[in-house]
Amino acid sequence: MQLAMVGTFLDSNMYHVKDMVSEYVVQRGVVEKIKGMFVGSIIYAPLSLYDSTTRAQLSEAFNYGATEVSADISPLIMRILGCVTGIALSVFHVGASVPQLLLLVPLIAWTFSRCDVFLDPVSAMLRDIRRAAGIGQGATSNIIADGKRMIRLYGVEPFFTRLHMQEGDAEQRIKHPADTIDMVSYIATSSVCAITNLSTACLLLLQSQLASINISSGEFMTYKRLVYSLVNQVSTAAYMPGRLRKLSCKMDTYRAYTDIPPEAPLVVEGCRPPPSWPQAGKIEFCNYTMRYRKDLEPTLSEISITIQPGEKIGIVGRTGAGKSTLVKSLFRLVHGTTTGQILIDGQDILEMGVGDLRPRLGIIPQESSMFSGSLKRNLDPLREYTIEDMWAALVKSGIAPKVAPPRASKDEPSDDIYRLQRLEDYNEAMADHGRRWAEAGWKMRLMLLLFASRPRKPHFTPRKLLHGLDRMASSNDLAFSGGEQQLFSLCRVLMRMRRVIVLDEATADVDLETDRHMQQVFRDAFAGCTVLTIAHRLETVMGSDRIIVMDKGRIAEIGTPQELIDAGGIFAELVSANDFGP
Ligand SMILES: Nc1ncnc2c1ncn2[C@@H]1O[C@H](COP(=O)(O)OP(=O)(O)OP(=O)(O)O)[C@@H](O)[C@H]1O
Repeated sequence: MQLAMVGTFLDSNMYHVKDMVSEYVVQRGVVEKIKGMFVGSIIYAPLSLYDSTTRAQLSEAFNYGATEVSADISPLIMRILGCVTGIALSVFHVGASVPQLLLLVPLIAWTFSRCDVFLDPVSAMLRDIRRAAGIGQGATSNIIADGKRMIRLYGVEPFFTRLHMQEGDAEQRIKHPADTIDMVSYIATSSVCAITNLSTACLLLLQSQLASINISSGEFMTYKRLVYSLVNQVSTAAYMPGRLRKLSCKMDTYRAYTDIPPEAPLVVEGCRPPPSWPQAGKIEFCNYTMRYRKDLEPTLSEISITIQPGEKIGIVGRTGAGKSTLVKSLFRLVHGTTTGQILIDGQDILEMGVGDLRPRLGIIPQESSMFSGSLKRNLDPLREYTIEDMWAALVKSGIAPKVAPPRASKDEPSDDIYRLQRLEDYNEAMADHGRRWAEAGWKMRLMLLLFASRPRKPHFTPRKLLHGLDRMASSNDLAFSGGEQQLFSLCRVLMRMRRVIVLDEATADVDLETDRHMQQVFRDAFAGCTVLTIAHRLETVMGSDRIIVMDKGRIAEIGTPQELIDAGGIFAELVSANDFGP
């Protein structure tokens, strides 16, 4: 009896120790690694993955994949650990008190495993159907979110409402049987537990009667508890293979995302450019041919051209001529088969790592977008620049009035700038605190917790917080028009000046006046840079040193604007269609 009491004491306390240890080990050792695998694999995947994968699938992989798998793994590993220690402890103190009860263990385990064997295939089948049909992945809601404006414009709300309801019905049709299976499984387990507990209690009473031993109600309850704990542990162990099978199925689904080969290495040792590369900005395409897929015709064919340092090149051509593909090739954003070379200042960019290439070039892309976060983080996500740098870029680009705090009125003397500065200081201090916490070991965290003084948040009225660089933006922010978002992209380029700059329809979404202002900014700020400008609006490229005319993936014409007009080719046609000259 004493041994049983010791066992019970150990049992109840070991759980807490085991939970603490396993939580730490599992969280740090397994869950973090799995999350890293998911995020790393998707974030370094070739862009073609984003072309061929729906938003719903990607969001499922990003949001649920890592979380769901790790959320399953973590408790499962803890359960296995708990099971092993629990069974050992139960066997120890049941064996010490009522050894003959141990004979029941194989029988209980067999009974539970039978329940699992019968029920698991049915629930696995339901899971497979659900996955194969894409049920529960919110496909329709994503379509509705993506196409909300088109749905309104075409007045097809009833159709999409019906579609969404049908998706919900399909989910319910699968969910009900799955819930029923879970319930049957639960009832079977509880029944086996209840029957085992009842019969062992009867056995105990019978044994004490036959042996004429008087056991007190307290002792009886302790025995009962021991047996109950043993049955529970054995039932958990018997279900483990089934749970592992389920987890392995889930892992198989998500393995599609963790096994994606990365687009290209970030760094190729032995082929690294010097830190100051590119110093001059000379670009050479040497017989460069590119196709998006092996089975497709080349999108760019035999491109050969040398662009001198500091030259301003305009790239024009009809829709689908290959203009964007040409500049994307400079950033190695196209993934397919390529032949030939692209040299920047003598270095073959197709050989080097993309981590050495992309950050050294500047671009204002065709589709500028805002990220969710403050304007300050939108401009400088890596926290490389000062507030003064940001304001200088905002002023130069012309977007500053949209961002700047309102001027103080006579009645309300304002110290907005000062307040914003204080808020920025606070945010920086908190971010710094967070970074130190994330990088610290447990001893340092303890020190930070006990002794580090946390920055005190300044008090503001919410109105004040809505202005300036602390204003929040989001990826679908309608507060900034397409043109304004392009001006933010211009700010980013102005802050991180590079020797080679690509303007891919950088002024497509702005009015003529803003376009002219931006052209002036480009001329002033990028005077010493090599600039490649893609534009449909011919006025944008008329000031270029040379113009490349693309046609069906080839360079059809090249020369100064005047030379091309005089030659009377495609460019001359485009100019006469636009009705203006250089
Ligand atoms: N990811 C891709 N996979 C397959 N083909 C592609 C891909 N991206 C572009 N293409 C094809 O390559 C061709 C050139 O496209 P590109 O975007 O370079 O043309 P563009 O001249 O920039 O057109 P636009 O003026 O409309 O922007 C097009 O026929 C297009 O369909």
